[in-house]
Amino acid sequence: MEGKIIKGIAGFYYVYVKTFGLYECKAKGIFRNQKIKPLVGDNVIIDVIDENEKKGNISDILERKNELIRPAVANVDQALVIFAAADPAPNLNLLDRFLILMLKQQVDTVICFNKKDIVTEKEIRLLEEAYIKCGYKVIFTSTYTEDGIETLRELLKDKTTVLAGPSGVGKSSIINNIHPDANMQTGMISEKIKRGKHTTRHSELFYIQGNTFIMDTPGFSSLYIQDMEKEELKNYFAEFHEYDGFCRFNGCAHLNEPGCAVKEALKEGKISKIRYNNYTEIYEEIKNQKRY
Ligand SMILES: Nc1nc2c(ncn2[C@@H]2O[C@H](COP(=O)(O)OP(=O)(O)OP(=O)(O)O)[C@@H](O)[C@H]2O)c(=O)[nH]1
Ligand SMILES: [Zn+2]
Repeated sequence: MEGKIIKGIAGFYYVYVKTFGLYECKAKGIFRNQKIKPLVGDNVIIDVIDENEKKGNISDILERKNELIRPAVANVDQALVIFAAADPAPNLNLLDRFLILMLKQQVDTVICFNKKDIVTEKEIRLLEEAYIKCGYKVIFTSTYTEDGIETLRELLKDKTTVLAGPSGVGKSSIINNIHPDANMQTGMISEKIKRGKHTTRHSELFYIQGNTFIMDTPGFSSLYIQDMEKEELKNYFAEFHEYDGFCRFNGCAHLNEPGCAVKEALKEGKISKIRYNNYTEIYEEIKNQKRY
C-alpha cells in the first residue's frame, strides 16, 4: 500500500493511507537498502504486518520532489506564512526573513494576513503594495467573519503546505476554520504516541482531504539568515530585479552608491520603503555576522 509519513517519533513512522487510515510503521531495511532516512512528507510503500493493530513496515521510499531542512519535511508544495494584519502589528522584518529563507530553499510562499476584521483599508493597501509588487500571493482573512477562508482553502487544495507564523496571529483558529476535524486527527495520533516514550513536539502533517496536507510549525519570534553572503541578499528581493544593469556601478548593493537605480525607484515610490528598509537592516546584520 502507498501512503504518506505524517509523523516520525522514536523510531516509529506514522503512515497515512487514504481510506485505510493510519499505520504505525518501522523502517527496517530502508536505511540499509536506500541509505536514506525517512522524512515526514515522504510517500512510501508499506507492508501491513497486522491490520487490526494497524502496524506495518516501510519497504520503499518514493522519489522526493524536494526536501526542506527547517522544518524537516519532504515533498512540500508551498509555504503559507501567517501574520496578523493587526494585534499584534505584523513584524514585516520577520516576514521578509521568512520569505528569504523559503526562497533559498526554493519553496513558493503564500502570505496570509489574518484579523482582517480589525484593520483599515489603508493598512491593507500598504501591505498589498509591499508584497504583491514583489510577486507574492497575498490574502487577507478573518476567522471571525470567515472572510478569505474559502480562498485559502482553495489555495491549499491538493497540496502539501507548511504553515508558519509568530504566535498569537490566529494560526490555530485558521487551521480549525479550514478543517474542523484537524483536531480530531491530532487526538488520534496522540493516542498512539501515549504508548510510546517521548512527548516532545515533533513536526507533523495533518491530513485535510483528497491530497491536501498541512504542516503546522511552532510559532517563531526571530529568524536568522545564515549561509549567505551580503552580496547575495539583493537576489532575494524580486522587486529590485527589474533595475538590474541600470545602476552606475556593477555589483551595486543599492545602499549608498551614487547613481543607484533601486534607490531612485525607492524615491519615486516604485519600491516599498518597508521592504527596502528591511533589506538594509538584514544586509548590515549579515555583514556583521561572525565567520567561523
Ligand atoms: N480580531 C480577530 N482575532 C482573531 C482572529 N483569528 C484569531 N483571533 C484571535 O487571536 C488570538 C490568537 O488566536 P490563535 O488561533 O490561538 O493564534 P495562534 O497563532 O495559534 O497562537 P499560538 O497558539 O500562540 O501559536 C485569539 O484570541 C483569537 O481569538 C481574527 O480573524 N480576527
Ligand atoms: Zn543600485
